[in-house]
Amino acid sequence: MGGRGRGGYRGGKRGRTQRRDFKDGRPDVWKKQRSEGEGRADAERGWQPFVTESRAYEKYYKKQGVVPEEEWDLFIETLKKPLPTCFRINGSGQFAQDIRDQMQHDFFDYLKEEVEVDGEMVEPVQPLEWYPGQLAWTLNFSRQQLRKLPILERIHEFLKQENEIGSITRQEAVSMLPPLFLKVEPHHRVLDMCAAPGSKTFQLLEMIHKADKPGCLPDGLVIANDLDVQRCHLLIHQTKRMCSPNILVTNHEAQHFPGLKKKRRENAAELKTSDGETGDGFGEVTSRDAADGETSLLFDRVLCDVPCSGDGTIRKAPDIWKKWHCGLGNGIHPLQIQIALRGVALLKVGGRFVYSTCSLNPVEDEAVVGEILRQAGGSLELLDVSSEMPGLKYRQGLKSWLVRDKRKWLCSASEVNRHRAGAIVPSMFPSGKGWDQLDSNPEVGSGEAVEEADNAEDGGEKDGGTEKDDEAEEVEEEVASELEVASLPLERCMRILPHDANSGGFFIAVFQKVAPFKVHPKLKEQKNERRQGNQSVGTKDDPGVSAEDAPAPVTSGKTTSDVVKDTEMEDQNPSVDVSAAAAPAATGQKKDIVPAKGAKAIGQNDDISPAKGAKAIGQKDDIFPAKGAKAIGQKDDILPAKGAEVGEADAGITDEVMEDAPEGVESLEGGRKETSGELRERKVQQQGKWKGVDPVLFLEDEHVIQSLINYYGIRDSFPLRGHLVTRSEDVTRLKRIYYVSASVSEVIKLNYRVGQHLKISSAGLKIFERQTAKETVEHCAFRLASEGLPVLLPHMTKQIVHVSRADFKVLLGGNAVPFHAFREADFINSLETLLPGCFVVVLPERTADGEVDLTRSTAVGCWRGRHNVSLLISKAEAAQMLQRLCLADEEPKIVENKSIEGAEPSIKGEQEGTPGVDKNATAGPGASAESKSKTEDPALVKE
Ligand SMILES: C[S@@+](CC[C@H](N)C(=O)[O-])C[C@H]1O[C@@H](n2cnc3c(N)ncnc32)[C@H](O)[C@@H]1O
Repeated sequence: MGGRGRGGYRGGKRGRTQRRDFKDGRPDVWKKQRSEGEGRADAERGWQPFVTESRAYEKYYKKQGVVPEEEWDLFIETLKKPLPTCFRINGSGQFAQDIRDQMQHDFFDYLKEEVEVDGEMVEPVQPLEWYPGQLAWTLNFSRQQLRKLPILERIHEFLKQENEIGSITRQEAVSMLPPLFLKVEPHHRVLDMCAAPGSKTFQLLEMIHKADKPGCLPDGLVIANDLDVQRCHLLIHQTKRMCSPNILVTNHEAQHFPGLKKKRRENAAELKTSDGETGDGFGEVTSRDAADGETSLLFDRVLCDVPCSGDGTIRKAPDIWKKWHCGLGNGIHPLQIQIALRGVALLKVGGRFVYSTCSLNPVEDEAVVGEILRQAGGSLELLDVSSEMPGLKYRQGLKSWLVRDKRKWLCSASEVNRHRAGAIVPSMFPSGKGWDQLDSNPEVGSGEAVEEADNAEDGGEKDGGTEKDDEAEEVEEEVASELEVASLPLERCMRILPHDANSGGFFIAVFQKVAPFKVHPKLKEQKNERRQGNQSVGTKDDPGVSAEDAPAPVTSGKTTSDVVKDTEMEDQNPSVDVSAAAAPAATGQKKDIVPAKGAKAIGQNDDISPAKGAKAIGQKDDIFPAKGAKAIGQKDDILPAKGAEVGEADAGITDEVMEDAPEGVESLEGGRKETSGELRERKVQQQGKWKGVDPVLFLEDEHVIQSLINYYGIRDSFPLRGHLVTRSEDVTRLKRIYYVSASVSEVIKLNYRVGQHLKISSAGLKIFERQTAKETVEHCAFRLASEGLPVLLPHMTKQIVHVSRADFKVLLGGNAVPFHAFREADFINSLETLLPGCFVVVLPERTADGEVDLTRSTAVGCWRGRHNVSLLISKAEAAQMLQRLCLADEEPKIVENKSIEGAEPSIKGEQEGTPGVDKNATAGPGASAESKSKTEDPALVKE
């Protein structure tokens, strides 16, 4: 019974909260440009179509052989067209099957074939062939076509509505692939290293919860990490729709993601299912387990969807045409390797690892994969997954490619000019041969000829594709020497080309860890050298990964900071701030770090624009404030609430430097040797920087816990102790209580110390919210949060009322519905005998034996006033539920919530007195401001 999420609960399924930030998606640059000057003639209003060509881009990719010559024209032509719209039906959403059936019967059956409208062909609406269960669909029609063909208008309306309440998610087709290749099971521990804005995290959570039975939680968890505090907000709100207690959102540089601990549990009783069987997932983390000791937490699955140049998204973001240059890929390559290697180190033997980019550039793709394999030295196998996604059109990975630098094509590291050896590193080439393995190295090597060319370029433009560049390039078009061919099985990588299935461009490599990861001794030596030099590389305080496991820097002789510095000179493009993203990795210099900037600019393959999304979150009016979390004002939804600065993302790195430093190492400031005691003291001082950061605390106040248990009649089958967390130390003032699964609870208990280890932005799901209504606060000061309803309901024994279909429709159709408006006397009696305050209305479906079937029943959170009932869901959600009921009963559709005669005014009166009520809400006291808005999703239809 009951339903996951705000919209109620049905079938133990997830909720459907949708926030405007997700509806908005990545800005539709096509549309924006069109609408900017609407109403005037193109010339008059200065509207210029996007420049959809770039000589530099075309020259680069033509040369690389990424696209067969005979397909080149089609490739380029496809890139110039806007991307079709794709969406995924949230598989665990309560109406997933209904939506799929409706797509199939109401729309697909009518639009199976191309249809001609005014001489233009309209493509059929179709499911993505390779996506399981026909849960992902693609459509491609313009606004003009929509106006002319009523069926398209109906589809558009339908999708708008479903998108608004979160039953579907707009997501690029290719971006759905990495989670599918990860093959996540409910008991898996999954790390999503670069997760924001979270469309893939959402899919991962769906997989974790795919076998949920009402009342049971899976044993797995997803740790979703992102460097950028602001993008972490998007991540939090995106994943919130899954109503999952099995998620932890963290805010680290992925290349420095801390090693975590878990209980050693060979014989431990709790979390019995760590071997893979499913259990109830509520296992209490008890002190008894502590005796069993601790061990490293390694992940069953790691997703490494790295920041990249993003040129595979050029159809969605045609501004890339103008900005593109080869330095973008070269510049981000070292960071991509660092992140990937950290991911491999944190992966279990036997576990799967997916590396993906939304770039077609071999330097960001095959070159990184090659380097991962080389550094993993046999501990990693690149899998051939070609048969795992039948119907997916892809190209095999390249075995040879070139590196372009300063208008030169380079075949091997031996051709790198010594002045460029910081920017162009051996790992970019197919053989990956380091300077020391080459006959010549950049110090003494073949730099001369190149230098000449470089000198000629003095004062010239960057590799940006100007006419002048092109003329110069004509002269030195020929590649100087033999192409290198990789000896690794890189053909197992998969590249999705846009013209194959009218999609974006994408790259995926799937690995399995077959043995513990040992870093090559040579690289270890280099790492030690750097440590001596007080540079921060590798991992810190890493109980999960042995010293050997710590991935070394990847630039074969050059530190990443060197690479970055050099790259900076090359990459003057402000939209890709490589230094911001990569410099901290190698230098650990706090002041240098501008994570938000770098992170925002790089890797824009997501479906949600940071700027728009952050605005839509609209917690306060400050949008993208200079000072990170403080100004964002997320209150206690996110950790660095007070005083946290963007640059604090590296607080852990400073610790890392100190923890890794051998005793007596020279202090950074003084030049004097510090004792270990002094180091410890300094570390405590560092923690001072975290002063004011809201901690993640377990709620242990017995009075509060007992009042929750008594008021809602919570059974022992739903343990609260050890599972409720808050962000406030003062119990009398805490506003929200979050519920975490046993798996998340354990991670927090063993790994969380403010300022020292795991930087948690958000944990679990909101289950209770403070309310202050006088008549109920004496019983219980907390009402049920909509997100928490599906998880708690199967374990509740009080404050539940069953309703008939007729009265449920009355309830859904009104605001603050008076008791006397209902038809059934039993229902009215039940309402009158309830304690005032929060309760749950259940529309039961029964089994053949007459038992309530929790998997099919529907439930919504409500508020019992003195004489009326209000819904705790948004107006849109209520309307949609009502519409479905009417459809099922073959009654005329009701599109709008209409007030019931005699109902009390919904905002004033009853709601004003209702605790915790957002006065902006349109459908009852629980409706949040964000869910009330009914804005059109601009991106569902291309202009
Ligand atoms: C390609 S996007 C990820 C998209 C995401 N996986 C999804 O499906 O919604 C890359 C992300 O990496 C983040 N990022 C950039 N540098 C990072 C770093 N060093 N560590 C962790 N995250 C980083 C960016 O903030 C950005 O959100």
